[in-house]
Amino acid sequence: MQIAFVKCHGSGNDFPLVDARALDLPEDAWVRLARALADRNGPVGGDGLLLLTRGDDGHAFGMRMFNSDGSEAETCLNGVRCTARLGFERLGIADARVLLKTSDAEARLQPELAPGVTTIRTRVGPVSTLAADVGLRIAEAEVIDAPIAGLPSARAFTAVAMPNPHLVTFVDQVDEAELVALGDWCEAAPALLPARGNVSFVEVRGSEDAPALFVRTYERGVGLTNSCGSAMAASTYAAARTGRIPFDRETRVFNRGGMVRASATEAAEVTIAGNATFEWEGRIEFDPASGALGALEVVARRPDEIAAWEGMLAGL
Ligand SMILES: N[C@@H](CCC[C@H](N)C(=O)O)C(=O)O
Repeated sequence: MQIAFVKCHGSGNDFPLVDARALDLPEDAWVRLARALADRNGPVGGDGLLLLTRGDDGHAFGMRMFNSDGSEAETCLNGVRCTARLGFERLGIADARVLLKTSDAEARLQPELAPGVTTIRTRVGPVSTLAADVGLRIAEAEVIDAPIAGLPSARAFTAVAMPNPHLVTFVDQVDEAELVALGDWCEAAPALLPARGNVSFVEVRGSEDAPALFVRTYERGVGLTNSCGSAMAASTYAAARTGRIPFDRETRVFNRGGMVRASATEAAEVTIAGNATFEWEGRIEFDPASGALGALEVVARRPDEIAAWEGMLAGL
């Protein structure tokens, strides 16, 4: 079969995005498609696969997200922006509630972060800090800025379910080797965290008047990525909850791939505004039974969008 897709990114977190509203494939075929299309050594590559899916009475459309290892995540907030953009374009709308695996998100087209950079704001929540919701098998009900017994790190973490699981720690300076070692440990699905988790090291930057964070994330099912939207949202909530930034204050959240603007409320809702950049469109032959890909055909390129994003990065 032919699979048509858009190669997109949110803050450098990149994905093939498929309009799957009329595609009914067996579950294992989606896993095979994610592994094949997101394979960095394959013809497309990405941090995972996004599917625009059918909505229901309360949702104009939905999104499913598969990591590059084929595991399906509860959410992906960089991905929601890209998927919402495709949904908006296909349905001729500018805002929607987006149905996710176990929750939903509000998405709305926003004024551009920079000229030519399509920008979407998403709101999610309430997020949970219950250890059980994060998948931590510990006696404590919550982990807020505290060490986690059994984790091979003495750092203080805040555990947040977005609803996908996040462990956030605030550091003076991100040590990538330390982050990767801890992320790898979580990837082995230890008894402490059997469903694994996304791990973020976060630097608090900026000033009281203009708070900023820098977030570096080791993603479950992927590894180090340029950025992770749900991690930036979890980090913003964790920073506000632990008094590092104010609640309800827009905060610039930097990452390896760019920047979003985020804020968190005391009621545990988190808003993120960031880019949804479409770089090119392609189609590829896919065998659902074996997962084999055929030849790739690029059907459209979007150099203006790529240039607009690069222009914004240059100005950061
Ligand atoms: N990059 C995403 C999160 C993708 C899912 C994550 N790796 C998980 O398994 O929970 C984002 O932008 O939120």
